[in-house]
Amino acid sequence: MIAKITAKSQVEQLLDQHDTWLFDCDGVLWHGSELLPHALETIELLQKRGKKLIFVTNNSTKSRATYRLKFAKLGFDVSVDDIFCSAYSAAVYLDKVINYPKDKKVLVVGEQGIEDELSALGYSSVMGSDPKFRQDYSEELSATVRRDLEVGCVLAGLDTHINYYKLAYAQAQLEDPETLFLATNIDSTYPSHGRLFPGAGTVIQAVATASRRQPSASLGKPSDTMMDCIKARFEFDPKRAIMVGDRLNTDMAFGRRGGLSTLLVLTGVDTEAAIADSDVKPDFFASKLGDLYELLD
Ligand SMILES: O=C(O)[C@H](O)[C@H](O)COP(=O)(O)O
Ligand SMILES: [Mg+2]
Repeated sequence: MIAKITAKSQVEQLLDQHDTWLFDCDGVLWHGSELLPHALETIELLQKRGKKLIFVTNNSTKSRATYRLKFAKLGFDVSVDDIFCSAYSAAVYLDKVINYPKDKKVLVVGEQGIEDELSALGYSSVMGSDPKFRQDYSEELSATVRRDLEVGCVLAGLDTHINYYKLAYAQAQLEDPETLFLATNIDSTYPSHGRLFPGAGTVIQAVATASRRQPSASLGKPSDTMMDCIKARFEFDPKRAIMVGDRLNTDMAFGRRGGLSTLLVLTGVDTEAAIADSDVKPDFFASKLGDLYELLD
């Protein structure tokens, strides 16, 4: 039976039963740069209660270091070591899981976050946030689309500056079946300003359609790579840990696969009605994260 959190006693029980709290970000803590109601107060309350908080976002547009600045700007006291993003888990996958050679480049369909996390592990990337690729397509430009022999991998994620030239360039790299095609995450939509926008999955499927190839791996939630990154840094008992998120097929699936409890909040992508149709059911759900703070008040 999935319990909706509506009473103080339920919140106290969640606090008693869980020492480690993993939080998704977009749609749970904020929409873009707008804090969700009492999200900050809830995080501060858990910190005061001595809970271990870990932040796990599929958003690959920022590095962990840049995310820490966003957290600080919004009033959160969070260490960069407690932040995990899909750009980081993708860089770790290249470095530690497949030992991608450092003398090969990565073509990035995405933003600065991916470039920064790749560079931190010694990889050089092309395209990404390079202004040279942020221009209107033209016949002259089409002549520059070519296979870059130094590129051995296309890594795609959320790119709010996507355009035809970038898609054509990524497609050209993927003509070689030896070139790896990886995704930072699968999220089809991105919650911002109270509505849904196209997410990383939308961008990635545009590249997939053009290249007639699907990514061989997606490195954000619910992938094991992301959980392995966290467990490599923190020892915690999954039975006394809980994953709080807004998306059933990433956050709740991630928590379930990791053996954690799961709490779905309805301030992002998924609704209460979506739970009934979902293969992955949360253990708990709440209208918003801030309910935990408000119910204890
Ligand atoms: O499109 C995306 O990349 C995602 O919707 C978005 O960034 C998810 O971030 P999260 O909810 O995992 O913080
Ligand atoms: Mg989210």
